[in-house]
Amino acid sequence: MNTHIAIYISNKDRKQDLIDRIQNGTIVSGFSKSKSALFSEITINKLIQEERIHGTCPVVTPTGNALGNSSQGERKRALLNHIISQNTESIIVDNVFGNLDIEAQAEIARKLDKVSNQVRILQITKRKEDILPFIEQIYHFEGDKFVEFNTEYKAENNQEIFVEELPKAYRPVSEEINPIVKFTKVSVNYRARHILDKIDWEIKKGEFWQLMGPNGSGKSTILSMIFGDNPKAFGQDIVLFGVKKGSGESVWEIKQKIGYFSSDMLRGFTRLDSIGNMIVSGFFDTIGLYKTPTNEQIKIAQHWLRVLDMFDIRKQDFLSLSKGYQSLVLIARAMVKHPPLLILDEPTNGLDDADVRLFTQLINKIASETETAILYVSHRKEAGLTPDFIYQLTPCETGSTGGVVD
Ligand SMILES: Nc1ncnc2c1ncn2[C@@H]1O[C@H](COP(=O)(O)OP(=O)(O)OP(=O)(O)O)[C@@H](O)[C@H]1O
Repeated sequence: MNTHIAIYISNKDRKQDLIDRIQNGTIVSGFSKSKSALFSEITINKLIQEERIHGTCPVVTPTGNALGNSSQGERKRALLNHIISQNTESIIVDNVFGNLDIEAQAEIARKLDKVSNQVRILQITKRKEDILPFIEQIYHFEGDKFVEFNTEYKAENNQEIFVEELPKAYRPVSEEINPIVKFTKVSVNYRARHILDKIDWEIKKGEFWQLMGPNGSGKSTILSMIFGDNPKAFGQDIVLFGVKKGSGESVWEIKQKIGYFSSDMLRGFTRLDSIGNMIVSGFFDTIGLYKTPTNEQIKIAQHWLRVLDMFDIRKQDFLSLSKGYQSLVLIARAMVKHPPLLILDEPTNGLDDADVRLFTQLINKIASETETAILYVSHRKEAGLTPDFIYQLTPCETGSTGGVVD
């Protein structure tokens, strides 16, 4: 059988083009659309769209939930099981561990290892640490050239990148806003399934928290009770920004106090806008600039542009940036109004190694130089990221319990 290979790419390489070229056979042979399956978030998103239109989906999740109502991990597990049951000749595996907890990573790696005896695997990855152990050859692009890659090749670069101090608070975060988030004995069920069991958790002004927990443990459910309008929050003892949830504040008023970034947002921006406008639009919570910003708002946005070293390219099209730089701009956009809370939902999913280093440095800097509390949700413990506390969800029959870990 032909060898299993990995292609190590950066955010500058266009992944969809690469997949098309692989399936056309112009880079390697044996992975045409008819012979291979694509294990990727791209496939999952297409299936969810079809499920919404037709009401059915060939991929069955372990809980029996629709794919669209399943957690990220449940979706990936279900897709891999489906692909394996189809007996294809080869599998293209893209961003294999994105959104997966350690247990699910090990399970997926084990399954791929097993099928690699019969099926040829081509892995596409932006993270060196994700390269599957059975991969025999690794390639990458040097310009247009497709060449073998030496994993020892690049020295890690840990130098300080963002040297300019962050702008001072646009509006200082008042003391009355404490606690930023407080859950007291919050429990959630979906029909007969217990998801969260008596969660007690408090986030205070300026604290930097990472929320961790295995796939399906309820992380997104917690976020949706803070940031979204999950009806499960109704009647629960939840305090947001010093005010009991449900006592008059609208979802819109709550969202005003939150800066939000998720790697999923990178797919949502399609309209052309400049980098500068993208940042300043954060004052108005709009995509695109419809209001005239004040001089103070322009100055703050310009300060952020200098922090990111993008002042000279501020008129350039936002979509022309790599995903990693787009993420940095969207963090600045979320931060211009200096919100009391910044939520980062699986923020590094899909970023390459170099961009993750940039990203973690910026988040650490925000944590140390501002009064904004940070809630960082991720399975990964990113090297170099320095949260003050980790809140861990642990699944049980009666729903996930939570606690602070050392
Ligand atoms: N609207 C819904 N209806 C039924 N079940 C749901 C719904 N939303 C979430 N669930 C279930 O609740 C559980 C927790 O889901 P949630 O998305 O909060 O987990 P998570 O920790 O964020 O997982 P992941 O890391 O995989 O994204 C999952 O088993 C999911 O299938």
